Amino acid sequence: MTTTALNTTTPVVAFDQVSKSYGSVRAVDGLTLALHPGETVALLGPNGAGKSTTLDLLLGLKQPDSGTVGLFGTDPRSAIVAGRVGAMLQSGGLMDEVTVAELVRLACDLHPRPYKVADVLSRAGVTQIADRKVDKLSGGQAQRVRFALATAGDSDLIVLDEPTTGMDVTTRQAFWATMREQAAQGRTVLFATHYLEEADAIADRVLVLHRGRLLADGTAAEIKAKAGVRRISFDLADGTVDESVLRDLPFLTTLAVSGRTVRIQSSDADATVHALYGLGLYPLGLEVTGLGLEQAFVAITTAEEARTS
Ligand SMILES: Nc1ncnc2c1ncn2[C@@H]1O[C@H](COP(=O)(O)OP(=O)(O)OP(=O)(O)O)[C@@H](O)[C@H]1O
Repeated sequence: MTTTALNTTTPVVAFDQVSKSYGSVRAVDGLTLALHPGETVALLGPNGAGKSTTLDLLLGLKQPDSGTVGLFGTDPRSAIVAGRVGAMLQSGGLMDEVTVAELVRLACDLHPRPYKVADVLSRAGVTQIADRKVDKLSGGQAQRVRFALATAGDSDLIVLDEPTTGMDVTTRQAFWATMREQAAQGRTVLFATHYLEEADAIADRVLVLHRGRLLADGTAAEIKAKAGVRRISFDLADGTVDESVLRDLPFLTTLAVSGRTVRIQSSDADATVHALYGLGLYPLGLEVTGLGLEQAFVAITTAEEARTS
Protein backbone atom coordinates (compact mmCIF):
# COMPACT_ATOMS: atom_id res chain seq x y z
CA MET A 1 0.00 0.00 0.00
CA THR A 2 1.28 3.42 -0.89
CA THR A 3 0.74 4.86 2.58
CA THR A 4 3.44 2.62 4.02
CA ALA A 5 5.87 4.17 1.56
CA LEU A 6 5.13 7.67 2.83
CA ASN A 7 8.03 9.58 4.19
CA THR A 8 6.60 10.53 7.57
CA THR A 9 8.93 13.52 7.85
CA THR A 10 7.29 15.11 4.80
CA PRO A 11 3.98 16.69 5.74
CA VAL A 12 0.96 15.62 3.72
CA VAL A 13 -0.11 19.26 3.56
CA ALA A 14 2.15 22.25 4.19
CA PHE A 15 0.88 25.84 4.12
CA ASP A 16 3.57 28.44 4.66
CA GLN A 17 2.36 32.01 5.27
CA VAL A 18 -0.40 31.64 2.70
CA SER A 19 -2.67 34.62 1.92
CA LYS A 20 -5.49 34.97 -0.59
CA SER A 21 -7.74 38.00 -1.10
CA TYR A 22 -10.79 38.67 -3.26
CA GLY A 23 -10.65 42.41 -3.83
CA SER A 24 -10.63 43.91 -0.34
CA VAL A 25 -11.71 40.65 1.36
CA ARG A 26 -8.81 38.77 2.90
CA ALA A 27 -10.20 35.22 2.72
CA VAL A 28 -7.00 33.53 3.94
CA ASP A 29 -4.54 35.55 5.97
CA GLY A 30 -1.00 34.32 6.59
CA LEU A 31 -1.96 30.68 7.15
CA THR A 32 0.83 28.34 8.26
CA LEU A 33 -0.12 24.73 8.80
CA ALA A 34 1.18 21.18 8.49
CA LEU A 35 -0.91 18.00 8.34
CA HIS A 36 0.59 14.55 8.82
CA PRO A 37 -0.18 11.01 7.61
CA GLY A 38 -3.07 9.29 9.36
CA GLU A 39 -4.55 12.44 10.89
CA THR A 40 -8.28 13.09 10.73
CA VAL A 41 -8.61 16.84 10.79
CA ALA A 42 -11.76 18.98 11.07
CA LEU A 43 -11.73 22.50 9.71
CA LEU A 44 -14.22 24.66 11.59
CA GLY A 45 -15.14 28.28 11.21
CA PRO A 46 -18.16 30.55 10.95
CA ASN A 47 -19.60 31.42 7.52
CA GLY A 48 -17.04 33.24 5.43
CA ALA A 49 -14.11 32.19 7.65
CA GLY A 50 -12.13 31.00 4.63
CA LYS A 51 -12.62 27.23 4.84
CA SER A 52 -13.58 26.66 1.19
CA THR A 53 -10.85 29.01 0.00
CA THR A 54 -8.31 27.09 2.10
CA LEU A 55 -9.42 23.81 0.52
CA ASP A 56 -9.37 25.34 -2.98
CA LEU A 57 -5.79 26.56 -2.37
CA LEU A 58 -4.83 23.14 -1.06
CA LEU A 59 -6.21 21.49 -4.20
CA GLY A 60 -4.52 23.99 -6.52
CA LEU A 61 -7.92 25.28 -7.72
CA LYS A 62 -6.88 28.75 -6.56
CA GLN A 63 -3.43 30.26 -6.40
CA PRO A 64 -2.21 32.10 -3.28
CA ASP A 65 -1.35 35.81 -3.53
CA SER A 66 1.65 35.08 -1.32
CA GLY A 67 3.11 32.12 0.53
CA THR A 68 3.38 28.50 -0.63
CA VAL A 69 1.15 25.45 -0.54
CA GLY A 70 2.77 22.01 -0.70
CA LEU A 71 1.24 18.54 -0.91
CA PHE A 72 3.48 15.54 -0.20
CA GLY A 73 6.54 17.73 -0.70
CA THR A 74 5.46 18.84 -4.17
CA ASP A 75 2.97 21.32 -5.63
CA PRO A 76 -0.79 20.57 -5.45
CA ARG A 77 -1.21 19.94 -9.16
CA SER A 78 1.58 17.33 -9.34
CA ALA A 79 0.24 15.56 -6.25
CA ILE A 80 -3.27 15.46 -7.72
CA VAL A 81 -2.07 14.23 -11.13
CA ALA A 82 -0.21 11.46 -9.26
CA GLY A 83 -3.57 10.41 -7.73
CA ARG A 84 -2.56 11.15 -4.17
CA VAL A 85 -5.64 13.26 -3.40
CA GLY A 86 -9.35 12.47 -3.48
CA ALA A 87 -11.68 15.43 -3.04
CA MET A 88 -15.35 15.99 -2.42
CA LEU A 89 -16.24 19.63 -2.82
CA GLN A 90 -19.29 21.47 -1.58
CA SER A 91 -20.73 22.58 -4.87
CA GLY A 92 -19.00 20.07 -7.13
CA GLY A 93 -21.44 19.90 -10.03
CA LEU A 94 -22.21 16.42 -11.33
CA MET A 95 -22.41 15.93 -15.09
CA ASP A 96 -25.95 15.76 -16.44
CA GLU A 97 -27.25 12.98 -18.65
CA VAL A 98 -24.90 10.27 -17.35
CA THR A 99 -25.74 7.54 -14.90
CA VAL A 100 -24.16 7.18 -11.47
CA ALA A 101 -22.25 4.08 -12.63
CA GLU A 102 -20.94 5.84 -15.76
CA LEU A 103 -19.72 8.80 -13.74
CA VAL A 104 -18.01 6.61 -11.16
CA ARG A 105 -16.42 4.53 -13.94
CA LEU A 106 -15.03 7.73 -15.45
CA ALA A 107 -13.54 8.74 -12.08
CA CYS A 108 -11.98 5.27 -11.73
CA ASP A 109 -10.58 5.46 -15.29
CA LEU A 110 -8.97 8.81 -14.50
CA HIS A 111 -7.34 7.63 -11.25
CA PRO A 112 -3.81 6.20 -11.51
CA ARG A 113 -4.59 3.62 -8.78
CA PRO A 114 -8.32 2.97 -9.22
CA TYR A 115 -10.55 0.70 -7.17
CA LYS A 116 -13.11 -1.57 -8.86
CA VAL A 117 -16.23 0.36 -9.89
CA ALA A 118 -18.50 -2.09 -8.05
CA ASP A 119 -16.52 -1.62 -4.82
CA VAL A 120 -16.63 2.16 -5.08
CA LEU A 121 -20.40 2.10 -5.66
CA SER A 122 -20.95 -0.24 -2.76
CA ARG A 123 -18.71 1.66 -0.33
CA ALA A 124 -20.57 4.89 -1.06
CA GLY A 125 -23.95 3.11 -0.76
CA VAL A 126 -25.03 3.95 -4.31
CA THR A 127 -25.22 0.46 -5.87
CA GLN A 128 -29.04 0.60 -5.78
CA ILE A 129 -29.09 3.84 -7.73
CA ALA A 130 -26.21 3.01 -10.11
CA ASP A 131 -28.43 3.20 -13.20
CA ARG A 132 -30.05 6.50 -12.29
CA LYS A 133 -29.18 9.71 -14.12
CA VAL A 134 -27.18 11.94 -11.81
CA ASP A 135 -29.40 14.95 -12.44
CA LYS A 136 -32.36 13.01 -11.02
CA LEU A 137 -30.86 12.40 -7.57
CA SER A 138 -31.95 13.78 -4.21
CA GLY A 139 -29.53 16.06 -2.35
CA GLY A 140 -28.33 13.27 -0.05
CA GLN A 141 -27.91 10.82 -2.94
CA ALA A 142 -25.88 13.39 -4.88
CA GLN A 143 -23.64 13.79 -1.82
CA ARG A 144 -23.06 10.03 -1.77
CA VAL A 145 -22.11 10.10 -5.44
CA ARG A 146 -19.63 12.92 -4.75
CA PHE A 147 -18.22 10.74 -1.99
CA ALA A 148 -17.89 7.84 -4.45
CA LEU A 149 -15.96 10.12 -6.81
CA ALA A 150 -13.62 11.17 -3.97
CA THR A 151 -12.85 7.53 -3.16
CA ALA A 152 -12.58 6.15 -6.73
CA GLY A 153 -8.94 5.24 -6.19
CA ASP A 154 -6.28 4.72 -3.57
CA SER A 155 -5.47 8.30 -2.52
CA ASP A 156 -3.33 9.25 0.48
CA LEU A 157 -5.27 12.42 1.30
CA ILE A 158 -9.05 12.78 1.24
CA VAL A 159 -10.41 16.33 1.29
CA LEU A 160 -14.09 16.85 2.05
CA ASP A 161 -15.92 20.17 2.08
CA GLU A 162 -19.06 19.85 4.24
CA PRO A 163 -19.49 16.24 3.15
CA THR A 164 -22.58 15.30 5.13
CA THR A 165 -24.79 18.28 4.30
CA GLY A 166 -28.13 16.87 3.16
CA MET A 167 -27.39 13.30 4.32
CA ASP A 168 -29.86 11.59 6.62
CA VAL A 169 -28.66 10.20 9.95
CA THR A 170 -28.09 6.63 8.74
CA THR A 171 -26.19 7.74 5.66
CA ARG A 172 -24.12 10.11 7.77
CA GLN A 173 -23.16 7.34 10.18
CA ALA A 174 -22.24 4.98 7.33
CA PHE A 175 -20.24 7.76 5.71
CA TRP A 176 -18.18 8.40 8.84
CA ALA A 177 -17.63 4.69 9.44
CA THR A 178 -16.08 4.53 5.95
CA MET A 179 -13.94 7.58 6.66
CA ARG A 180 -12.70 6.03 9.91
CA GLU A 181 -11.62 2.94 7.94
CA GLN A 182 -9.77 5.16 5.49
CA ALA A 183 -7.96 6.95 8.33
CA ALA A 184 -7.16 3.65 10.07
CA GLN A 185 -5.37 2.58 6.89
CA GLY A 186 -3.04 5.57 7.26
CA ARG A 187 -4.80 8.05 5.00
CA THR A 188 -5.13 11.67 6.01
CA VAL A 189 -8.70 12.95 6.07
CA LEU A 190 -9.38 16.69 6.10
CA PHE A 191 -12.97 17.87 6.29
CA ALA A 192 -14.66 21.24 6.65
CA THR A 193 -17.89 21.13 8.59
CA HIS A 194 -20.57 23.16 10.32
CA TYR A 195 -21.57 20.16 12.45
CA LEU A 196 -19.47 20.57 15.56
CA GLU A 197 -20.62 17.28 17.03
CA GLU A 198 -19.11 15.56 13.97
CA ALA A 199 -15.81 17.30 14.52
CA ASP A 200 -15.93 16.30 18.19
CA ALA A 201 -16.73 12.67 17.43
CA ILE A 202 -14.57 12.07 14.35
CA ALA A 203 -11.55 14.36 14.27
CA ASP A 204 -8.35 13.80 16.21
CA ARG A 205 -7.34 17.35 15.39
CA VAL A 206 -9.53 20.43 15.10
CA LEU A 207 -8.58 23.66 13.33
CA VAL A 208 -10.64 26.78 14.05
CA LEU A 209 -10.45 29.33 11.28
CA HIS A 210 -11.73 32.89 11.66
CA ARG A 211 -11.36 35.63 9.05
CA GLY A 212 -8.76 33.54 7.29
CA ARG A 213 -6.58 33.07 10.36
CA LEU A 214 -6.03 30.02 12.54
CA LEU A 215 -7.49 30.75 15.99
CA ALA A 216 -7.04 27.31 17.49
CA ASP A 217 -5.34 24.05 16.54
CA GLY A 218 -5.53 21.00 18.80
CA THR A 219 -7.64 18.07 19.92
CA ALA A 220 -11.31 18.75 20.62
CA ALA A 221 -10.47 18.55 24.35
CA GLU A 222 -7.72 21.14 23.96
CA ILE A 223 -10.04 23.47 22.05
CA LYS A 224 -12.64 23.15 24.82
CA ALA A 225 -10.01 23.92 27.44
CA LYS A 226 -8.73 26.85 25.38
CA ALA A 227 -12.14 28.49 25.53
CA GLY A 228 -11.39 28.80 29.25
CA VAL A 229 -15.07 29.03 30.07
CA ARG A 230 -17.04 26.60 32.24
CA ARG A 231 -20.73 26.22 32.93
CA ILE A 232 -22.18 26.43 36.43
CA SER A 233 -25.74 25.40 37.14
CA PHE A 234 -27.71 25.19 40.38
CA ASP A 235 -31.12 25.81 41.93
CA LEU A 236 -31.88 28.37 44.59
CA ALA A 237 -34.61 28.09 47.18
CA ASP A 238 -37.83 29.91 46.30
CA GLY A 239 -37.63 33.62 46.94
CA THR A 240 -33.83 33.82 47.00
CA VAL A 241 -33.25 34.41 43.26
CA ASP A 242 -32.15 37.98 42.73
CA GLU A 243 -30.83 38.43 39.19
CA SER A 244 -29.15 41.77 39.91
CA VAL A 245 -27.07 40.15 42.67
CA LEU A 246 -26.15 37.21 40.45
CA ARG A 247 -25.18 39.51 37.59
CA ASP A 248 -22.45 41.04 39.78
CA LEU A 249 -20.71 37.71 40.33
CA PRO A 250 -17.06 37.84 39.25
CA PHE A 251 -15.89 36.28 35.92
CA LEU A 252 -19.47 35.81 34.75
CA THR A 253 -19.81 35.72 30.95
CA THR A 254 -23.48 34.72 30.65
CA LEU A 255 -26.39 34.40 33.07
CA ALA A 256 -29.72 32.67 32.46
CA VAL A 257 -32.37 32.32 35.16
CA SER A 258 -35.36 30.07 34.61
CA GLY A 259 -37.62 29.81 37.66
CA ARG A 260 -35.38 28.63 40.50
CA THR A 261 -32.71 27.32 38.13
CA VAL A 262 -29.64 29.44 37.44
CA ARG A 263 -27.22 28.76 34.56
CA ILE A 264 -23.98 30.69 34.38
CA GLN A 265 -20.93 30.64 32.15
CA SER A 266 -17.78 31.83 33.85
CA SER A 267 -14.20 32.41 32.76
CA ASP A 268 -13.07 31.42 36.31
CA ALA A 269 -15.66 29.00 37.67
CA ASP A 270 -13.79 28.42 40.95
CA ALA A 271 -13.82 32.13 41.79
CA THR A 272 -17.46 32.50 40.74
CA VAL A 273 -18.58 29.62 42.95
CA HIS A 274 -16.52 30.98 45.86
CA ALA A 275 -18.23 34.36 45.48
CA LEU A 276 -21.62 32.67 45.30
CA TYR A 277 -21.14 31.20 48.77
CA GLY A 278 -19.62 34.52 49.88
CA LEU A 279 -22.96 36.18 49.11
CA GLY A 280 -24.59 33.88 51.62
CA LEU A 281 -26.48 31.99 48.89
CA TYR A 282 -27.00 28.26 49.17
CA PRO A 283 -26.89 26.67 45.69
CA LEU A 284 -28.63 23.30 45.45
CA GLY A 285 -27.47 20.57 43.04
CA LEU A 286 -24.45 22.63 42.00
CA GLU A 287 -22.77 21.38 38.81
CA VAL A 288 -19.64 22.77 37.15
CA THR A 289 -18.94 21.41 33.67
CA GLY A 290 -16.66 22.22 30.76
CA LEU A 291 -18.06 23.55 27.53
CA GLY A 292 -19.01 21.33 24.63
CA LEU A 293 -17.08 21.88 21.42
CA GLU A 294 -19.96 23.95 20.06
CA GLN A 295 -19.98 26.40 22.98
CA ALA A 296 -16.16 26.47 23.00
CA PHE A 297 -16.19 27.34 19.31
CA VAL A 298 -18.70 30.15 19.90
CA ALA A 299 -16.71 31.44 22.90
CA ILE A 300 -13.41 31.47 20.95
CA THR A 301 -14.81 33.12 17.81
CA THR A 302 -16.92 35.64 19.76
CA ALA A 303 -13.92 36.66 21.88
CA GLU A 304 -11.93 37.19 18.68
CA GLU A 305 -14.78 39.26 17.16
CA ALA A 306 -14.76 41.46 20.29
CA ARG A 307 -10.96 41.75 20.22
CA THR A 308 -10.72 42.78 16.57
CA SER A 309 -13.82 45.00 16.20
N1 LIG B 1 -15.01 34.19 -5.66
C1 LIG B 1 -15.11 35.08 -4.68
N2 LIG B 1 -15.17 36.40 -4.92
C2 LIG B 1 -15.24 37.30 -3.92
N3 LIG B 1 -15.26 36.97 -2.60
C3 LIG B 1 -15.21 35.68 -2.30
C4 LIG B 1 -15.13 34.66 -3.30
N4 LIG B 1 -15.09 33.45 -2.68
C5 LIG B 1 -15.14 33.70 -1.35
N5 LIG B 1 -15.20 35.03 -1.11
C6 LIG B 1 -15.21 35.69 0.20
O1 LIG B 1 -14.08 35.22 0.93
C7 LIG B 1 -14.41 34.97 2.29
C8 LIG B 1 -14.12 33.51 2.62
O2 LIG B 1 -15.04 32.69 1.88
P1 LIG B 1 -15.03 31.09 1.97
O3 LIG B 1 -16.06 30.60 1.00
O4 LIG B 1 -13.64 30.60 1.82
O5 LIG B 1 -15.50 30.86 3.48
P2 LIG B 1 -16.12 29.55 4.19
O6 LIG B 1 -15.49 29.50 5.53
O7 LIG B 1 -15.98 28.37 3.31
O8 LIG B 1 -17.65 29.96 4.33
P3 LIG B 1 -18.99 29.05 4.47
O9 LIG B 1 -18.93 28.40 5.81
O10 LIG B 1 -20.08 30.08 4.40
O11 LIG B 1 -18.99 28.07 3.32
C9 LIG B 1 -15.87 35.35 2.45
O12 LIG B 1 -15.91 36.68 2.95
C10 LIG B 1 -16.41 35.29 1.04
O13 LIG B 1 -17.48 36.20 0.87
